Amino acid sequence: MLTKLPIAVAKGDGIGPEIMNSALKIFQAANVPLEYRHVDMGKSVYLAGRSNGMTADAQKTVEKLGILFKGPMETPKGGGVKSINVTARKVWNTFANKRVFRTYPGVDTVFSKAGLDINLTMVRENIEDTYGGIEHMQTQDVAQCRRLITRPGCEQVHRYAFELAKSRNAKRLTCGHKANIMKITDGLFLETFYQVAKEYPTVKADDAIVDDLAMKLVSRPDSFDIIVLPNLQGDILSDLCAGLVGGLGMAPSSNIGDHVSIFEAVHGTAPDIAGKNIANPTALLLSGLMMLRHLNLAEHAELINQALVDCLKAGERTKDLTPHGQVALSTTQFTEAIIKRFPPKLTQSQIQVNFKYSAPEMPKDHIVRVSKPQSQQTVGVDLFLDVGKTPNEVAKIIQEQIPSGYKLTMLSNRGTQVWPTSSLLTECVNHYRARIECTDVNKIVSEENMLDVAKAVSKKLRVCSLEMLIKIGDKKVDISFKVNFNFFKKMTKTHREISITDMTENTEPYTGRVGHLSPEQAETLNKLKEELVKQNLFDSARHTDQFLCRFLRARRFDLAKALKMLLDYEKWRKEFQVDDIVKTFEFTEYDKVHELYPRYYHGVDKEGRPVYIEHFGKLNVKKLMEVTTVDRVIKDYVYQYEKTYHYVYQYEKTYRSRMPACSTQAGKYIETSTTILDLKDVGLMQFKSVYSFVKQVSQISQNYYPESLGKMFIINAPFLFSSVWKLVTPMLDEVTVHKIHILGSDYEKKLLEQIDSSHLPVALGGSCACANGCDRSDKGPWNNNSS
Ligand SMILES: NC(=O)C1=CN([C@@H]2O[C@H](COP(=O)(O)OP(=O)(O)OC[C@H]3O[C@@H](n4cnc5c(N)ncnc54)[C@H](OP(=O)(O)O)[C@@H]3O)[C@@H](O)[C@H]2O)C=CC1
Ligand SMILES: O=C(O)CCC(=O)C(=O)O
Repeated sequence: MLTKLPIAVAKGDGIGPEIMNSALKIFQAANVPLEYRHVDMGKSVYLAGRSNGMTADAQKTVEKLGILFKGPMETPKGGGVKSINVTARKVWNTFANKRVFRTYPGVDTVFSKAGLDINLTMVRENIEDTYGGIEHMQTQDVAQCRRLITRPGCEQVHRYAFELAKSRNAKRLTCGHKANIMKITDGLFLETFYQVAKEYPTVKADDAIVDDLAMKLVSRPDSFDIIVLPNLQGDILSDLCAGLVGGLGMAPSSNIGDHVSIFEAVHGTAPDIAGKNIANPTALLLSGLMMLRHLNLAEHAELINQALVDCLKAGERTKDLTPHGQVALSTTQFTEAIIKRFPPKLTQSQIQVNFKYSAPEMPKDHIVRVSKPQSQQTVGVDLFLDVGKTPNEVAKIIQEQIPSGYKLTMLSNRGTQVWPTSSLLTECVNHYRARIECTDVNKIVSEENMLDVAKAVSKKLRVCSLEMLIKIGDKKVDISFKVNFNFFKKMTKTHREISITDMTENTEPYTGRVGHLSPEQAETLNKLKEELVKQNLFDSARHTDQFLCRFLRARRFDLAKALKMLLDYEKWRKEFQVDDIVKTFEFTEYDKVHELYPRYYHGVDKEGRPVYIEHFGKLNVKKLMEVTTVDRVIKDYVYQYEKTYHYVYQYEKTYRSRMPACSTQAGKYIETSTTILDLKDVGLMQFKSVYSFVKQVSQISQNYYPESLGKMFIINAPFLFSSVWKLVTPMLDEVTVHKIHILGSDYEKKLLEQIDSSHLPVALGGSCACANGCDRSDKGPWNNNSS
């Protein structure tokens, strides 16, 4: 029978030896049945030439024993060797880093003073992310860090977090992430979280964007229980959480793996206080207690913890926890104070020991984790180029170089698209990404083909690196890779530009928008897509997530209703031959119609939305019907809507769709417009016919282009109209009501709050006077005449 369990101990650098001596002294005094095998790791080892910071003996011992009690180790900033701490976690695959932040009595914080107890656990993914340290200089001016997030890595850490939540009946398990920005990497982290969640129906799982999470942790720390985070975000937020409970001296951690586990404080070597005998050993001691519980020595752990609590309660504490002007204990005095408070049970070895631990068996070879294989297809290549020319110059060179059958589809610089559409305000550096795809999207190409493309380009430009563009999944599903694939378990495009379809318009309330979907909404979106696929109606070019979310929002995410609305739309689209309208419709009577019923897009508002204006003053429906028909007016409406909203329809090369052009200019996703309806000179007699005509025509937007209104200003509204409106508003939902502003003849100030004077026609109180009239200029970023 084992009487003492051997574990590896590395004292570390800086304050490491002082606090480790303290912890071991406490363990010794408590008769903890462990035997310590000291191993050489840390600064002295890498200074002696072993770049991984551990001797071969140290590695062997840790791998044999499976448990490392570790002090902090120093890592040089900037150049020099890699972090020994991080290397140890990665080498031994300790994939989950559990960090515990608790209020301790006698440790004053703003929260404890307010009577708020904190008990938070963070599970930090521990071996991936930017901590891979895969960094390169790409050009003389551009450094790059590759951030790898893997499905097996995510699954491992999430499963650990869910097991933890289940075992202690946690009130909540929250996944922190930045999947709104890092859609593929953090997107995978989040997607895997909800996949694993399905195996744990009793655990309440939710997620939060990490910046919002940081704010909430500071303002409502008691509302969280367990939080799982990617590596870097977990590193940063765990120091924040340490701050909530008294500082880094109070924050312990365990790095859990299948074979090796490492127990260490969250903090580092604290060089400013090293060698002064003032460091707080609590964080390391608490990490040691986590280790004891891990080894089934829970009774020892609880009794030592009780002695620690008694000390802190009595005001016996180190300098970091001592209020200014009061006497603090040194590290060694604090150690003695804890030991003095031990109950006889601990000092007299009266605790029954029943280890449930056996050292791990070494695997025979490396374990390789790969999820279920899926078909994979090369569809293009992203070339990263070291070139300090303008986007147009770069595009020209590439186009001259690439072989036939391939096309340059996009250039970006620092992740912002700069060709074919761009803003001149986007500054560039000498590092372009050129996306090259097959002209025939259905053609299957090989990686060799793509290397040939790279070779051809490299004759004129230095290629610093390249990424193959691949489509993963069932090849038979006919979806071009421009679709946002996040939803599709079957299909993932591994490299994707953060393009217009990825951005979320942030001028609106976020809810129900891509990047801000609740788990339930995301699931409804997936189901809607699955329904479309099932019915063979899914059109990857048109059915983007943003597009579908508009229908879902219009029906409050009621799947059945949104699907019906969408199917009605598809049916109408076919019957009304929308595709043909976009290609061939000519509004030959435009001039005459425009005289009677001017409506036009003109400029953008301060939030980047296109501004749409209609004047009803001259509208005489009878006269209008002499020069056109309702059907043709509707066709023109549809033509304009398509040009405005549907990004993929770029039939006329010189004319870009309005919303993408506005999005590019605004640098954020724009999907709604600001509408001005001018009722000037609309008499009461005329009102009824105008109203019923407009109602008829506007059915199109309500039914088929839902959620496209950002704001509406009804100006020059007669008194009676305002009164009617007051009666109508209680029947409309709150969001719609807030979008509509009814203004009388003194509307100018309000309009100018929303639209810059230079984008508002003189006739409406602005300063814009386009050469051939603002109502005919179609001024806007879509026409490159938005100045
Ligand atoms: N796992 C590990 O081994 C880690 C190693 N490091 C490494 O440690 C080195 C120093 O990193 P640094 O950024 O300064 O962060 P540290 O965590 O070492 O220290 C930050 C500050 O926190 C306070 N502090 C930390 N621990 C204690 C303690 N036990 N008792 C009292 N006060 C404490 C000190 O503040 P004050 O100014 O109030 O004295 C210290 O200056 C670096 O080389 C870094 O790479 C960093 C993090 C983790
Ligand atoms: O290893 C280091 O030097 C710092 C590591 C660190 O801050 C961490 O990831 O906990």
